[in-house]
Amino acid sequence: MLPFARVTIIGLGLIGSSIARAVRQHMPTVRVTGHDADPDVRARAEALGFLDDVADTAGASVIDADLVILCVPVGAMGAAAAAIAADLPHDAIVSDVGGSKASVIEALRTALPQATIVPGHPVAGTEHSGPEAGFASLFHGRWCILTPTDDAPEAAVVRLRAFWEALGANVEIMDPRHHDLVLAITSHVPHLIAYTIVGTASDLEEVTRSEVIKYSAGGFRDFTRIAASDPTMWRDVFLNNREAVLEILQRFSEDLTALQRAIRWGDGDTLFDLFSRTRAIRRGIIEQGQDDSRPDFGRAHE
Ligand SMILES: NC(=O)c1ccc[n+]([C@@H]2O[C@H](COP(=O)([O-])OP(=O)(O)OC[C@H]3O[C@@H](n4cnc5c(N)ncnc54)[C@H](O)[C@@H]3O)[C@@H](O)[C@H]2O)c1
Ligand SMILES: O=C(O)C(=O)C[C@]1(C(=O)O)C=C[C@@H](O)C=C1
Repeated sequence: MLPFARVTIIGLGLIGSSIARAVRQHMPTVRVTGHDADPDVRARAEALGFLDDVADTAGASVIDADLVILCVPVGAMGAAAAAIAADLPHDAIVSDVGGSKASVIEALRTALPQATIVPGHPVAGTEHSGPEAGFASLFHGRWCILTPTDDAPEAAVVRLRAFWEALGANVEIMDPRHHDLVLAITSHVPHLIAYTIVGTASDLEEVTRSEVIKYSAGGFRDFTRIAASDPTMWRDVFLNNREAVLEILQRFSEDLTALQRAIRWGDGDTLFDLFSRTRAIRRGIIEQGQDDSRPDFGRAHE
């Protein structure tokens, strides 16, 4: 039996449109309704045809939903939740896909005090955004972390787990604060480092004017992919996961200082030992089948 019959997606960008496409592929009888605050995005989503209905207002989009997933930037979660409050059916489950969890849970709880809320985060994405960027296989073999609070009914968590598993994801349950710390090191700080290195290179104007473009087939190119990620989404992630990001950054800058010292004093053993350890980590990731460096990754491949 399907976990839900009528799913509403609010926010029709990369993640929202990927969920809609994946539902259509894996659960074709489920009706998917969508809404986006931007009328241009609504029109593009309608033309792309991955939804059964596009609603002009948030309220109209949820009127008979049994699952509502908020797929907007984390700083907009509170406003998106407030916009559905008056029309949300009392037995609907509300979820989200935000990249940080503690502050999103607070915003959703404040806007929807009576609702059944099961927050989520599919750990899968690309540097692209908008409804054209989504694709149905985005969640295949990837983690989706659910961070239910203690008062969430077990039955709601079980249904949402079944939903994500039907889209091909592996589901893990995590405490929201632990999620925010783990994602700070695995996703948020790596993005900050990429934004910094590309920004630094572009500030060194006489180098970048031609050389950066000319020689960017190397390591720098990988940083530019990450640094091309959506500015609104990432601004919101850093403002909403401030404590965990600052804690990890403190540790990172201490480790960077240690490397600086090793280079200054010609301590090759320290450098070699670290680089050997990190190479083993990369090889472990590939052995587990989680290598994203295949050339087609991040492109629509439905
Ligand atoms: N991009 C990724 O790699 C990735 C991965 C996992 C989770 N996430 C999370 O998914 C969420 C969406 O990210 P995305 O990459 O799909 O972004 P996106 O920019 O592609 O799409 C976001 C959409 O939300 C709409 N929107 C903004 N405020 C709204 C509101 N109040 N009501 C209705 N619509 C609104 C925008 O118009 C836009 O179309 C973010 O919370 C992000 O943290 C992103
Ligand atoms: O692959 C990418 O481009 C991503 O940045 C995806 C990524 C990540 O850091 O792994 C980005 C943000 C998320 O919330 C989840 C996944």
